[in-house]
Amino acid sequence: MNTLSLLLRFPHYRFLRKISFKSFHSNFTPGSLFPYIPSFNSVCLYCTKWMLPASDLKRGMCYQATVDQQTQGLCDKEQRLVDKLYSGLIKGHRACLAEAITLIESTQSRKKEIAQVLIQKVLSYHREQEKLNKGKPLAFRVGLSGPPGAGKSTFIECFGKMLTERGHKVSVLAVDPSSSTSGGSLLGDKTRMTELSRDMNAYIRPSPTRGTLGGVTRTTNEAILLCEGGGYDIILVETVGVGQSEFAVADMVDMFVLLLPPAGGDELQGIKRGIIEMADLVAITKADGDLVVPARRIQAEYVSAMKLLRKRSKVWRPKVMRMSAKTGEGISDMWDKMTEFHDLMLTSGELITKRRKQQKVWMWNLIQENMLDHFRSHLAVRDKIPLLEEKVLSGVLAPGLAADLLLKAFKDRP
Ligand SMILES: Nc1nc2c(ncn2[C@@H]2O[C@H](COP(=O)(O)OP(=O)(O)OP(=O)(O)O)[C@@H](O)[C@H]2O)c(=O)[nH]1
Repeated sequence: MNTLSLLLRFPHYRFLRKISFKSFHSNFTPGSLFPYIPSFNSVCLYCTKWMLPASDLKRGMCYQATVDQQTQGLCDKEQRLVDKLYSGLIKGHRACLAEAITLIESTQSRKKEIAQVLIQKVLSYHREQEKLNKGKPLAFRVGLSGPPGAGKSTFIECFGKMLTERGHKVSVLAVDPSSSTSGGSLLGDKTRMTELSRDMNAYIRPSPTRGTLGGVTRTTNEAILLCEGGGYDIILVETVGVGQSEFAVADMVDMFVLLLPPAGGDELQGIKRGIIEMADLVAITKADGDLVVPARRIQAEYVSAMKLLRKRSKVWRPKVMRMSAKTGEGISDMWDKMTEFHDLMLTSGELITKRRKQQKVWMWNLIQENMLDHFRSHLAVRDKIPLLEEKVLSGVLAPGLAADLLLKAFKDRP
């Protein structure tokens, strides 16, 4: 494939090449090659995975050079840390997995760079393992969302235990967008899943965000990869169903499951219609005792409502089920449905296509987030923001004009 056809087939490649070229000619150290896209290495890393499947040579141009530069940029101590975490991780040592996730969550730029080297190694390992697995993904990624009190943690405790008893290794990543503002983690608190957190085949980890949705995407996506590298074959990503984080989670998993309590319309008001459309499976929780009747009613309502939704898959229609984590009823059936989904998606090829699309979404999310950071901190813009924001707030200046002024300042000064 020549360069022209590459550019036509993968227009983003051109953009990345530009950045790559510019960066190689900058005065930055290899470790900080990409001043305005600190996560470029991961962008490059993941995009090359889907972008250039047919050409190792072309892949090398962008990706290998970057990785080599990055690796060479590590001092001995940093290299030893990467080697220690990598070998511990793939041997399944939980302490190494925990330390590796802490590293990817770091906001320090040097640590972020070291983390990318580690992620790169883990990804290479993934590729090898997937090849050995005849191209089948190493793990089943499931997103779980629902309003506060829906019964998510009780379900995960019961469901996770059932899976570990069946020989699976389960990792629970709890995405909590509130953790960065409240200072504490609402989800992922181990006391919420006491038994599962003691299970040696389960790993529970809150995934604190960096205060942005991009933060959710980045750290959680990378944590998923690390957990898979650590041998966890079922990754449950839990998020509280209020806000935007569930959309981010739906974009990084193979299957998205919505847990809804058998409650009236008022209690479910916080649930956005959009998120119901994302669900591959809706589970009505707490279907036991007095709640069986309302659970049946809600189930019937959702069955009718979901018939009206646009079909997202050729092989799967979203299902609505009932279950009780208290009695355990319906939990095994849910897993059967989930594996049915996984098998159908895998054999039809939709799963692989979905994952590839997710990689692309992820890449652009990262670019957007980093570009915005760069914009906000740009010398020509930084000082103007408070004043222009104030003028927009007081109605003196139209938002469009304020945006134009800032963008002009940004573009005019290198
Ligand atoms: N009857 C019944 N109660 C349940 C069941 N599952 C959870 N509950 C109760 O529902 C309440 C909320 O359960 P959690 O599992 O903490 O719900 P959550 O969705 O994790 O809640 P947040 O942590 O606030 O997001 C608790 O009082 C549980 O005991 C169930 O299957 N049956």
